[in-house]
Amino acid sequence: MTYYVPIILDLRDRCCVLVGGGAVAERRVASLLPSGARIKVISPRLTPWLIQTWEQGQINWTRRCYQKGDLQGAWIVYAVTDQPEVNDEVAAEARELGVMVNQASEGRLSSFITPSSFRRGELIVAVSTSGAAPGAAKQICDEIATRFGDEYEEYIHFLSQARSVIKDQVQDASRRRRLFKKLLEIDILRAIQAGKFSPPDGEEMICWIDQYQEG
Ligand SMILES: C[C@@]1(CC(=O)O)C2=NC(=C\c3[nH]c(c(CCC(=O)O)c3CC(=O)O)Cc3[nH]c(c(CC(=O)O)c3CCC(=O)O)/C=C3\N/C(=C\2)[C@@H](CCC(=O)O)[C@]3(C)CC(=O)O)/[C@H]1CCC(=O)O
Ligand SMILES: NC(=O)c1ccc[n+]([C@@H]2O[C@H](COP(=O)([O-])OP(=O)(O)OC[C@H]3O[C@@H](n4cnc5c(N)ncnc54)[C@H](O)[C@@H]3O)[C@@H](O)[C@H]2O)c1
Repeated sequence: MTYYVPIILDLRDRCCVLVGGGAVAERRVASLLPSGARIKVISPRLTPWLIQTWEQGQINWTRRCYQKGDLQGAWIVYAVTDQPEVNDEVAAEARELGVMVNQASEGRLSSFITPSSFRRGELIVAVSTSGAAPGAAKQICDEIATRFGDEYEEYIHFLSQARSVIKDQVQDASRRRRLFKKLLEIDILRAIQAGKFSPPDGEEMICWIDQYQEG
């Protein structure tokens, strides 16, 4: 059994190459687009949505089958054709180049896998079964999504802003830690859910820090 390690990537301006333009490629491109990655698809055919995305200039399309050498300049590669032997060749080239590669079909050459995931603003929840049962990863992720509703977007955004104020105002490490911990104890979620939350302004935040930094 492979022991996978979870990470979250920043792909801004990175060159992402997808080989294959079907249903799985479509899912990958949909999740890559908002990241600011430079997306290049190599495939003789694309789904209608991918064609539309290409026509809008959001992706680059090489309209033919994969050829060795296509991965030059790639930072990350997705081998997502319906031909396992082509996916193997793509993964082998990526490995030679030292580039991370994901294989949609079963493959020992894959260096990472794509989890099931959902977002609430800056919150990302990702679930993986290490490739053991992708359908179950989706089920579990859907179940968690019902527990963490839209209110988490505003909640996490508030925490992020409050942390910035604390980092600006409090230099002492143990005071900071106490404040970060205290922040998580306030019941802001209920107020957000009830539509009664108004984020504290800078002055209110500083009063709050004064009140809690001594413990
Ligand atoms: C999570 C998700 C993310 C995504 O793709 O976006 C994802 N698969 C999803 C769904 C899904 N995939 C499959 C079914 C049918 C039911 C079933 O088989 O269980 C369903 C269910 C459905 O479609 O509802 C079939 C399937 N998948 C793979 C194979 C090949 C093999 O097993 O060898 C086959 C058999 C093909 C065949 O032979 O027929 C392989 C992979 N699928 C992965 C990810 C990676 C492992 C993730 C993990 O385990 O953590 C990995 C290794 C490849 C990779 O890294 O890309 C996405 C949910 C999207 C969402 O959340 O909306
Ligand atoms: N990760 C997942 O969620 C998941 C789910 C189902 C299936 N799969 C696996 O992923 C593979 C792809 O699934 P799909 O539903 O996207 O298939 P699909 O049939 O919708 O798309 C395959 C794409 O590959 C292209 N292609 C074929 N040969 C090529 C080549 N030599 N060079 C470049 N492009 C080529 C085709 O033109 C097509 O665009 C499946 O074979 C299966 O093994 C993965």
